[in-house]
Formats: sequence, structure tokens, C-alpha cells
Amino acid sequence: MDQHNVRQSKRQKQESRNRAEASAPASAPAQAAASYRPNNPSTSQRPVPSRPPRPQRSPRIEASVDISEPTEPRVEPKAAPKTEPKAEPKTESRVETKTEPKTKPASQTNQNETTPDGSVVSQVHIITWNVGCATPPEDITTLLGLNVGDGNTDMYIIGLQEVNSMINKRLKDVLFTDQWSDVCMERLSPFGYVLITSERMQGLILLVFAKYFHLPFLRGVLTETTRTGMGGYWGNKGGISARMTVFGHSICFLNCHLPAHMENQDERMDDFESILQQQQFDIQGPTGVLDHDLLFWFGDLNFRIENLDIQTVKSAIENNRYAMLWEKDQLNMIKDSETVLEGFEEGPLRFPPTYKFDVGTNTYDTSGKKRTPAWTDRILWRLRATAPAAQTAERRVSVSGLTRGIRVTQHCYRSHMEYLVSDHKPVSSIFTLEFPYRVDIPLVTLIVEDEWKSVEDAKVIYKLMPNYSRSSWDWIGLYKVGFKHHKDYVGYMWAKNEDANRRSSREYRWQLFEQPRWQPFEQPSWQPAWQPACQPPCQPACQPPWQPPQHPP
Ligand SMILES: O=P(O)(O)O[C@@H]1[C@H](O)[C@H](O)[C@@H](OP(=O)(O)O)[C@H](OP(=O)(O)O)[C@H]1O
Repeated sequence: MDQHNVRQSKRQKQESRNRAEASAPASAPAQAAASYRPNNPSTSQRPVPSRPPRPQRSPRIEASVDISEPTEPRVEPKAAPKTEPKAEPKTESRVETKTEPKTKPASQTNQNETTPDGSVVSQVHIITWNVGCATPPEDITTLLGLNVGDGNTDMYIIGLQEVNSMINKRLKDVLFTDQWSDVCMERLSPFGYVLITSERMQGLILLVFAKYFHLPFLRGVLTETTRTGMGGYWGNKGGISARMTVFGHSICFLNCHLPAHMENQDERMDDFESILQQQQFDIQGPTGVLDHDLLFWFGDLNFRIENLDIQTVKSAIENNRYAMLWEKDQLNMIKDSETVLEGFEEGPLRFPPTYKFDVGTNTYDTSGKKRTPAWTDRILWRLRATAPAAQTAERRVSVSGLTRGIRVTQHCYRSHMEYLVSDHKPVSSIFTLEFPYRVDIPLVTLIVEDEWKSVEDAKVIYKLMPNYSRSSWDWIGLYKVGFKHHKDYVGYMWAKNEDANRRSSREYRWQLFEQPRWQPFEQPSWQPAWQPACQPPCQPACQPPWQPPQHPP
């Protein structure tokens, strides 16, 4: 089902919703916010409005989920697709976590892997975690896989839910970076990852990191947010997304926090459809989330295990009988009949339900609420125009439709029981994406002639791609090795239009501003990661002693 169909099928429902919202008093959001107390049982029992029957489709004959008995999660080394790009996955090539090579510093890793036939392989590591308003743990090394990874991860996508967004915390986070983004940047930047975009909506945060050398090939980076809480007024629930093209292929990452509680399955699906419908990016061509070549959908989706009492569920978990529970998992049960879920894929759940734990323990909820354990935290993906999914016994592979031919392979899908700060456990997954071709001509090429010993030496020549259409907002930023964030520039120069009209390349002498003027980052051409004087490999030893520029409000 493409974005167009979603829009059509939901238009009627949305129109009636819009009418209802339009007729609400102007102060409704404030009233709703003031009266809503999340943990107050009297207010949390929100009435569930009656809704029209959901569009259903007939169950697919071919099963696209593996409900075999659980085994240890397996991680495939990235070398497999590199050496045998066209071969079917080798189910016997099992790599235990302990035997994986150490993550290499940024300067020692390959810039990306191109297969002999010219296709390109990228590794993406996705994490979702409902952090339950906790402060970040001191060490998130194992969550990021930095101690065991193969060093070839190209992008980290981190989706958080329930980040503390009390008013005093939010004010602090607006002035500074929030603690969670900080801790992720601190851990990832020594390995050459840069935060290329982030989005926050109350407690929902989405962070997208990429290896710095990929930055020229990530284009059209945009984000969207959709509130669905309190009838669309409140951002305690909803979705935030980031989209971009990666080597010329469009990818969207969607982090959702859907409504809680067993009985709210229809509400969850309604909210998901509403998010898909409302999120339209300001790009040429089809603009929706589902219009992307590849979509990753993750978050606290809040689906529950139905029709089993809490003791039966706990006993199944103790005996590793996850397949039995998965059969009763709401998302698993509806995925073949809900039109909007068509094309979404998910790997087998071979880890214990990640909700709900007594904070600080690995013990399922012993509070008065007595929540039944559930796989609330999930990571799915969807290829546009997906061909019937091929599946092997040990890992999931899907190939996109006939024209684009992207291959997605999931190498692991796991939880992280060692993190105790929240009532949810984090969930992560590692994918390799094999693109059939790569668009890898940078829009701008920067050339340094000599070593820079002083500011006066700082000369750089930039060359534009011939058909590149410039904007007066284009600028070139100067960054120091080990920069964490796209706003960490130490200086910038405007790449002026009139110069481009006269010549295709031009020399510029750097002017390092003491207090660079703030400018919006959404420029069409962003050429960061310039590394003067201290060339790699010198990090993390030469982490910047300077402060990033302060942006005036
Ligand atoms: O984030 P929000 O919008 O405040 O929503 C709450 C959140 O989903 C909690 O996880 C849930 O507690 P449980 O996980 O314990 O069910 C709580 O239910 P509750 O109100 O019944 O406590 C919800 O109200």
C-alpha cells in the first residue's frame, strides 16, 4: 500500500477528526494539558471513542515471520556480503558476540564497502528505548555495540521515548543539548560519527549519526513530527521521523510512541495511520513516509500479548518459549490483515519481552498495576514495492521491487537486559543495506593545497558539480577533527552566488570568526567535515579544547 492509498483510505476519517478538532474550544490544548496526569489512574482511563471498522485485507498465505523456537541471536560479519555479494546468506556463518573484532577508530575503518558489481553495502544500527524519564546510564557502550562491533557500522539511528520533558528539564534542554543526545554524541564521536540530524517532540527523540566521510552523500535531510496524544494536541504520543537520500536512495526513519494498554490496539493503528498521513516532507516527487525506498519503523509501539494470563506469560518467558507468546502478540496477529502494515517486515522475537520491569531490576512488574510482559519495543522495516520476502532459517533478507533492487539483511534483533534505569529494556537491530548503485559524486569538492600552520595559510579551493543549482544560503563550514555535531563548526564562509556565476571554481581564504553568526542549517549544500592542521589519525587525542560557537537565540 503506497502513501497515496493511505491518504485515500484515511481521508474520510481524518476529515471527521479535523471537524471535531476545529469545533473544539481554543483553550482545549491548555485545558487538556493541565488536566492530564499520566500516572493518575482516574485520568489515564481515557474513553475510547467508537471508530469505524478498520479496512482489512485477507491474510497472506506466505508467512513472513519466523516463529521457530528461539536460539541465541546471531550476528553476521559484514565481510559476508562484501565477499559474496550475490550469494544467498550463509546460515552457517555464525558469529558469537565475544568473538567479534573490536570496533576500530574512525581513521582505520573503510569508508564504505563496494561490491565487485558496483553495488554498495552500508551497515545501519538501530536502537529504540523507552527510557522512562530516567537519566542516561553512565556507560552505553554495549548498547551501541562499540565494544563488540565490527567497526563497520555506517549509521546509528537512536529512537528514544519518554525522555524527561518536565518543563524545567525542557527549558534546560533547549538552552543546552539534552543529556541523552550528549551521551550518545560523546560515545560515538571518537569513532568518527557525527550527529547529522536530530528531532525532539516532548519525550520523543530521534538521533541520526553517520560516519563523517558519508556526509557528502547524505542529502535532503529533513525531519517531521506528529502529535497524536490527547486527540492530536499533545506530543506525549506520536511520531518523529528523519528522511534523507543515502547514495541516491531515499530512506526514512520513523520513531513512534503509540498509545499504551492492551485494549487500545485500534487506537495504536489509528495513530500510526494518522502519522503516516500527516508526515509529508517538503521534497520533489512523492512526499510521504511510505514513498521512501526504505522505511525503518521503530519505537515503543506498545503492542501487547493477548489472551494469556500474566503467570502463563511469565512461565513461558522463563522457559524461553517465545514462539508461543509471539503467536499472541497483537502486532504479529494483525500484520497480515491491516492494510497499512502491508510490506512491513520484522525479524523473529528471540528475546524476552522488554516491558514492564521494576526499575533497577530484571524483574517483571510487581507493582499494583501488574502489567503483563509484552514486546512493546520493536524495529520493523519496509521496502517500497517489496517483492515477496525471501527468508532463511537464521536471518531475514528482503529485496525491494523490481526497479530499485535494494537488499536489506537483518543480522541481529535483540534486547539489552543489562540496562536497568527504565521499566523498558532497549532493543537494537543491525542491518546491512545493499544498494544496487551509488550516487557518490559530491556536490562540492574541497581541495587543500598546503599544510595549514596558521590562519593565514588557510586556503581551500572548492569545485562545484557542473549542474549544481546554488542557493545564496550555501556555505562551507570549517570543522575540527572529532566534531560531534553539524553545529560544531569553528568558522564558515558563504559560498556566494555571484562568484559561481563567473567561474566554476574559486579560491577562498578562511576567515575564522570569533563569534560566527547563527544561521539555519537547512542549506541545500552542506559540505562539512573539513579537517585543517591536524589530519587523522589524531583522534580522540586532539578532541577540541575549544567550545563550539554559541548560537544567538
Ligand atoms: O507517556 P504517557 O502518555 O504519560 O502514557 C503513560 C505511559 O504509556 C506509561 O507507560 C503507562 O504506564 P504503564 O506502562 O505502567 O501502563 C501509563 O499508563 P497508566 O496511566 O495506566 O499508568 C500511560 O498513561
